[in-house]
Amino acid sequence: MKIKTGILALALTFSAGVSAQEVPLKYGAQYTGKRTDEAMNKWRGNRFGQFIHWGLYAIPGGVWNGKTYNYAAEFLKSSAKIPTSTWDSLMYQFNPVKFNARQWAKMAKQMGARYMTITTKHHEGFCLWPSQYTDFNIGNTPYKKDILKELVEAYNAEGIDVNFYYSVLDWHHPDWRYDIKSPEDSVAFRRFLQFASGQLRELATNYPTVKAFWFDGTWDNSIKKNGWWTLEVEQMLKKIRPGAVVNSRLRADDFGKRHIDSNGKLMGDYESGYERRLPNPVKDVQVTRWDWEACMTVPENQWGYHKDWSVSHVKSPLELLEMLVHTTSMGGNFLLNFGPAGDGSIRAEEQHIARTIGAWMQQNGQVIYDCDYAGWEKQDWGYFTKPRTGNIVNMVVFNIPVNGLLKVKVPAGTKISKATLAGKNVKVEEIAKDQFFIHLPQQAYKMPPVIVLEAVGGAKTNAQYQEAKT
Ligand SMILES: C[C@@H]1O/C(=N\OC(=O)Nc2ccccc2)[C@@H](O)[C@H](O)[C@@H]1O
Repeated sequence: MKIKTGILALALTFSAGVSAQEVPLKYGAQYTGKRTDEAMNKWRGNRFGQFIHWGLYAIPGGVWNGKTYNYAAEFLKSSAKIPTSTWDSLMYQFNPVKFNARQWAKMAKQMGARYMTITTKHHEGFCLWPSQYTDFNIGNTPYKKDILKELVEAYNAEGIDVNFYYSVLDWHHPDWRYDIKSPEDSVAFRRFLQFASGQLRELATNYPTVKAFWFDGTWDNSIKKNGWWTLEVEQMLKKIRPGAVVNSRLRADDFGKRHIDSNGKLMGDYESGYERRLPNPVKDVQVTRWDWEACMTVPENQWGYHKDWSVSHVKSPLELLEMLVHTTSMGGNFLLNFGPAGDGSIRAEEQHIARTIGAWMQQNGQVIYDCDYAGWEKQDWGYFTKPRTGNIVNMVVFNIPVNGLLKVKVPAGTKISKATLAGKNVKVEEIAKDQFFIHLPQQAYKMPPVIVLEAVGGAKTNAQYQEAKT
């Protein structure tokens, strides 16, 4: 009832032609604009993260009773219509003998990841930590040890921040409801929300170095009808862990609106809707006004380990590197997914990606870390990024023009005083008002070259360039 009334009120407001008054909200956005505290600045400056999807689904890896299911491997339970009791018994097989948290962390460090987001619990409900709120956890597997603790310690030891993915949707828990259609549903789901709050409290308390919470599994009506809980959780986590960063995907407002509240304001600390897709560098420039993160799979749609990657396109290291640069150029974070096998090994394709991207990041990480949207017009050859301070603008070139001339359109009155590639000057040619050619040395480029521009804004423009009077 409440939701319908709210939407009706909103519709009437707009239909009456009056200016759209803000709808009073209790559970909407708690602030507007980008957070500028140290914790958020660190989250933002990290720019490049490793997503890890690891759970019981990694054991069958998309194959059940000899049949391969091409849908996302972490959804095999539903794809293969496996009864919960059968699926849950996978817990007694979970013994990742090849798991080595320090090796994973070293690989992520070598790749250039500054943060890692781990699925503490995915939709299946299995917990990688010894939760006191359910027996369906790592402590009751042959492995026994607290995998989450091992990962947090190993990644932190490499200087990598650790963030927790948490699926509210929980196929294992008897009180989970997709919708609230009866008083019994309400009672059960209230118990479920207390369970989830308890798990989140223990995650925030028992792993004190956690920096952010990545919520998922919040798209069903049951959550939309409990927007109050989503705000309560965000506030609880930030009380236990001051500075914690929470994604928009957790949040629903008084009327069930998600990510963006009924007044058009972003909820949570950053927008997390870019999943396996990126904003368009021309049409979607508005995303530069808020913090956001894109998460990306290597195959077309596999987050958990799948035994057969031949069924869809597997992105190359260069494709993924371009996505990282594209994301940074629009002021976003890029979270690249790894799906370790059930035995704890990392597949060869993912190791190759880590090595290849890492080699480039070793030389060029300064155009990603602590960099942001430059505010310059997108050009065909690639992307601009800009460090937080100074008069530098970076050019990361993915499309080498036949004539070797990189066109740069600059904000009115800007002058390019110097351009260097790997520390060596390259020619800057002013070709029209606020337009330059940067001469790219002609050679075969196996990886994207980076040109660093020193730009001086507001200089007197060259009088001979007059706009045509058409
Ligand atoms: C990061 C991904 O997040 C998911 N889903 O994200 C969604 O936003 N799903 C969605 C999107 C639109 C409508 C309904 C669900 C999960 O189901 C998936 O296994 C993975 O963990």
